[in-house]
Amino acid sequence: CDPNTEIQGPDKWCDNFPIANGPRQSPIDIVPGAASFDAELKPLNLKYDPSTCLDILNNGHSFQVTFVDDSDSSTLTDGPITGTYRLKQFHFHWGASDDKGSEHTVDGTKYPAELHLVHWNTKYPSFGEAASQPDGLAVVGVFLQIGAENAKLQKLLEAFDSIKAKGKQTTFANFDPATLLPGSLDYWTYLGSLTTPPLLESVTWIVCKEPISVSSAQMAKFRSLLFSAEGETECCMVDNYRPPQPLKGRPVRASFK
Ligand SMILES: O=S(=O)(O)/C=C/c1cc(Br)ccc1O
Ligand SMILES: [Zn+2]
Repeated sequence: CDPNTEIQGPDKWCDNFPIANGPRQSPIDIVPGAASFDAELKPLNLKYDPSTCLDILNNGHSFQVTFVDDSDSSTLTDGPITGTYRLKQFHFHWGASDDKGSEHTVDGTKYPAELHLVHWNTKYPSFGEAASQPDGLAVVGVFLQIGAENAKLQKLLEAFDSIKAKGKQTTFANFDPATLLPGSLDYWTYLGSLTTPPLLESVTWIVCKEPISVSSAQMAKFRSLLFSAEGETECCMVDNYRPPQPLKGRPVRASFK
């Protein structure tokens, strides 16, 4: 079951979402040599409250952990943004094999997976409202590279049996997403979009330079999830990444030298 034929793959999104060919689409290939160090960029200030963790869901194109976002309990401030952005959810993108899977690439290098922590600007009343504004969202991206088993991922992987099929959801409490962040929060930043339909051009992307580790065995667990719902022909959830999109003249800034 090839998801790029069975379901609307990235090449066909422009049919229903013409913004797919817009001026600030994501992901992109990050070329460190072409990024400009900006001394005015502040360090990221991520303050997450594990008690705001709500549930884990297979939404048919990834699995996501959703957070209570009715107060400033889990927030992103500073970095390239102004104001306060609230954590809404995090999810991952990965490949069918360890040689691909990330959405952003670095000098053309693909990582086996990429974590996205999705935040929305509290100057707007809700995620939905924010998602339609040019400064509405801020997504922190973290690359995963094959190495030692990452114990911080285990709690997520243990929940997979309960969310194997599309639409399955289960309670998921007291998870601290800060445990998934790399030691260094050096980052690249640029203006882009959601990487899945509706591809809205409302995201300030913040991509960490340092990856976190994941073992090959743990990646195999990611690939045991299904795009398909119960009762449908089983279709493994793999290659749920959009390839890099044209930069179209956008500057990419680095928070580090
Ligand atoms: O892969 S991302 O660009 O982080 C997509 C994020 C995203 C988050 C929500 Br919440 C809803 C739709 C979306 O497409
Ligand atoms: Zn994503």
